[in-house]
Amino acid sequence: MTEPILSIRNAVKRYGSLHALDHVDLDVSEGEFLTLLGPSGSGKTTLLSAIAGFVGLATEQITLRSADITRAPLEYREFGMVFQGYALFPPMTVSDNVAFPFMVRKRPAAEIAERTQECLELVQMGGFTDGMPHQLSGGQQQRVALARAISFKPQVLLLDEPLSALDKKLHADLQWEFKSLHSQLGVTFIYVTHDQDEALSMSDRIVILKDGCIQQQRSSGDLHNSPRNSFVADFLGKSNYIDVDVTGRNVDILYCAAKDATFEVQAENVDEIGSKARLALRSERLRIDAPGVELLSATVKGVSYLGERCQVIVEDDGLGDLLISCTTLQTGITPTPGLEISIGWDTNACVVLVPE
Ligand SMILES: Nc1ncnc2c1ncn2[C@@H]1O[C@H](COP(=O)(O)OP(=O)(O)OP(=O)(O)O)[C@@H](O)[C@H]1O
Repeated sequence: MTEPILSIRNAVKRYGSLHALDHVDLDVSEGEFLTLLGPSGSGKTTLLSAIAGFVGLATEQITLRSADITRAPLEYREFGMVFQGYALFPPMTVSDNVAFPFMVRKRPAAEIAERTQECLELVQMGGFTDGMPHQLSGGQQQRVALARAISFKPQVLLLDEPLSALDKKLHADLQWEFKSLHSQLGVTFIYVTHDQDEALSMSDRIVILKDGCIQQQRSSGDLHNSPRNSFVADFLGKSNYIDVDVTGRNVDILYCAAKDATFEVQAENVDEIGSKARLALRSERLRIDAPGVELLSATVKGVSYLGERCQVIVEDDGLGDLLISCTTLQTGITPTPGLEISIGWDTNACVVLVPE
């Protein structure tokens, strides 16, 4: 692995008896889009603030390109920042807001003017230079805040829920713009959100936090496909949990059984798993009326339609209730309560969980 641009070792933050951060280690690669994801109170903002230098930690070491910045003041760290509240300076024009980090650094006027215009154009706000913040929409204000954060070419950009105050459509548009700006600039992004879809769609890697502890960190696809424990599985989607007997193992495949169903599960550490295991079976990997891979027949208990998708609860004699999430067009049948259906799944639909 190449040398990380930023490393945090043993980050601890206590408020009284509460562990806001509990011995967190984190490495961030150069140019990476890294997201800190977790429920409210899991420690995301505390970790980002500790990186920024707003919050001091009890025991820790933070290095930036191998230089120890643990005790370095905020301004020395030179990180760009974008927060949820637009945080523009209200009495200043758009261009003065963007120029501000340059003015503080006492750069020549021509350089300030050129870079300000360049950054505003990058965020598609080139025509708004003389506007005042209060004349801008929330999305426009957030674009200007982003232009200001990148204006002095920071080594790392810290973003704390920058889109959460925006409506759904704007949120989706800006997600895309932030992501493409990240690719264009090649700057390292550390992004905080509690929104799973946002994290999955934008990030190279996601770090999942709970109660100040890292639960798992992997690329978006890997995390979704291989949640480590039931907290991660639940947080990233809807899963069915099944307690199974382990009946065999071969290289990286675990053979399991529960009642009249059998499961083949790919796992990295098959030798460390005992004779009992808990599996997560993703609701969107279950299929209704799946000829050829039919494994169970079950009775529909309830159905709810959510636009293109529908959620079906079926009852199986052996496994109990199972939730299936499928597209409404996927099956030739319309699931209705009381209907007997066959359900199936691919071998990669199951994940073996470790106890939390
Ligand atoms: N200044 C403070 N004094 C006391 N407790 C604090 C303080 N700041 C944060 N906490 C607590 O530390 C824990 C972590 O807070 P933090 O803001 O990092 O969580 P978060 O994951 O960012 O949550 P959210 O998504 O709600 O912003 C929470 O339980 C919070 O109440």
